[in-house]
Amino acid sequence: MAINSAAIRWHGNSLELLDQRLLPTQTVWLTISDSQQAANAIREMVVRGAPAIGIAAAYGLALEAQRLGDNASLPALATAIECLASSRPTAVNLFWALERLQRTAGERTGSELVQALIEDAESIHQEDLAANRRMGEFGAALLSPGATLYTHCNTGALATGGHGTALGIIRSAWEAGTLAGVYAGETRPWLQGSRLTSWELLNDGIPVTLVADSSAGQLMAQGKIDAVIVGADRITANGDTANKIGTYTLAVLAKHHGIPFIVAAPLSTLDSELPDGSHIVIEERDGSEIRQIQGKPVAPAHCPVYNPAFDVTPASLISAIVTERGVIDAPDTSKVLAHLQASH
Ligand SMILES: CSC[C@H]1O[C@H](OP(=O)(O)O)[C@H](O)[C@@H]1O
Repeated sequence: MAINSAAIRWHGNSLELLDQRLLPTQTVWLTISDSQQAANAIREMVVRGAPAIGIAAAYGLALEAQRLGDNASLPALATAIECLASSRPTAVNLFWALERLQRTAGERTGSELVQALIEDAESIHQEDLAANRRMGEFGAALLSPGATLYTHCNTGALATGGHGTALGIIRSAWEAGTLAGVYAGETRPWLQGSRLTSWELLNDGIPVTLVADSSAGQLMAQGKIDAVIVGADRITANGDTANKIGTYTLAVLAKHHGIPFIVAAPLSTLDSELPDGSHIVIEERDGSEIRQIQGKPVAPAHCPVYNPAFDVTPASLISAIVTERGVIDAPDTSKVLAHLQASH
């Protein structure tokens, strides 16, 4: 079946990904034909956002099985699985999707395996959109009428199977008439906030004000922010949360100012295998992302750079974790396992 979302177009047996590196000034769709191309698209952030990465990886593996045809089998897909798994290390959704498709594959081979993987990838895509809509309702109910929110990075339709996680709550609150507006942090160095979130919210007619990341503290001190709402790339068993670099800073500022700090993520982002955030592998990306802005050098070419793409926020700084199952409220935000088990 064909499934279209903001960043991912599946045509039943072929895949297109919106090149998010070029937004908002250019809309270019790339055709992805196999697992190697899917892995490259994830690594180079053509497609990004934890849930979208998982969906793209699932389609990438299904396409590889389709390419193998009668020779398709789980052993024959081992290299493709490793190639996809090595594309980016932090978003657990990538590994969750690959593990789910491997379970689906089982002993199937040939056309039976191809069809099973395609159908499972399609289900992952559709389930994510449904999860985001449920998350949106749960999260919007946490907000006071007329709330002004601060958000970081991009957690919208571009980062998921549609609607979004934190941005999905923002969309649901706007639809419910309870949202006054949003401050969006630009999110250096990759500028997901200024390039993607502002674009999504303006397209939806949702009041958004773009700010430099360094403005967040002053906005909170001025009493302009009613809640901070962010996404996640991996939430460990105790509620520690990996998200875009700068998230931890926002959590500390929110705590200092007594402002609710809300994390929104589907169950596919919960990692019951890791006991706490100290075990999360934090991706470090090329220094050119810091030394340049949109490819234009701004720092000396030989300047050393430290460029972690994520940081970890301890559960103690999180007011609520919102999933499609419901809300884990502080001080129980460490009770992720119980939440996961309740959802089965
Ligand atoms: C719902 S997206 C979750 C998460 O993914 C983003 O990272 P990236 O743009 O590097 O893939 C960001 O951390 C979002 O909060």
